[in-house]
Amino acid sequence: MSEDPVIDVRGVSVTLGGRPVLEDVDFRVEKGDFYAVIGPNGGGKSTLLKVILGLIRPSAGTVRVLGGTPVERRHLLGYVPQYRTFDFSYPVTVGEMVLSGRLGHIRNFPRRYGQEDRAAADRAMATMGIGDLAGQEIGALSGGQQQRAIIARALVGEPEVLILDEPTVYVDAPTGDHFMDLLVGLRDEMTVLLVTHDVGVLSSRVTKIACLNRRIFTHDTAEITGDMLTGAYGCPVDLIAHGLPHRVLGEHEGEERP
Ligand SMILES: Nc1ncnc2c1ncn2[C@@H]1O[C@H](COP(=O)(O)OP(=O)(O)OP(=O)(O)O)[C@@H](O)[C@H]1O
Repeated sequence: MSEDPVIDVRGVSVTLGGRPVLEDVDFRVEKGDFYAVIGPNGGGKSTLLKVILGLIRPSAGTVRVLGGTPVERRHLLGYVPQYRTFDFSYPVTVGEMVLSGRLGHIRNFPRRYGQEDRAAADRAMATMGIGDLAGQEIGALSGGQQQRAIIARALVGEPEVLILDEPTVYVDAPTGDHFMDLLVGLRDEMTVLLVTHDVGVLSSRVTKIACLNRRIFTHDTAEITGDMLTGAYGCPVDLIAHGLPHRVLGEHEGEERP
């Protein structure tokens, strides 16, 4: 018998500010998947992640994560929010920021980090290649280094599922490629779900891709089909692999390209 899905979203609809943002979304992630959700701006990608994390409650449908509700299973999820949501002006070191990802695991009060927590932080920083930056203030790092620290902070809780919102958005193409390779390296230990605009970094790495634009278009393979893209983007989209630009939006009817 096959295992239950790690993430099981059924018939989910979400309305925000009086507007439908997700409509009747069915979406399943299996153990060991490296699953990417792509789609246009405002298509509901971040909202879907927040529903899976239990941060937004759907108006219809059900969400199961690792056999429980999202809130029951949140301690088993590592979440990397969009880079722009972080405030790097706080005077903390990279090591302290990464270590703070262990707080949810500490049961004793007052909360104090133990040896195990510090060892987990060292491992997470080593995985993301920032072990040598542990003592530096987070605000003094480059955007790419900060992004690595954010991911290390999500890894430090040793999650079963790692959920990332646009992990490559502020990094250059070679760094984005390198990030994706790092994430692929995590697949033996955890299931990975990410949303991205950066279609170019995906194709050879992910196991499955879905397109989301209020409704979801899935194919259960790593293939991006024309139907998925046309369905999600509402217009033809051409992909240019192995080069720049990664994605070119086709012309809408009656519209001319500048
Ligand atoms: N708290 C909120 N209140 C009202 N509307 C919201 C709220 N959060 C998101 N929305 C709206 O829901 C829609 C989907 O937003 P969401 O952030 O999920 O899209 P996205 O696909 O992640 O977009 P992007 O690629 O631009 O990050 C947008 O139209 C957004 O304005």
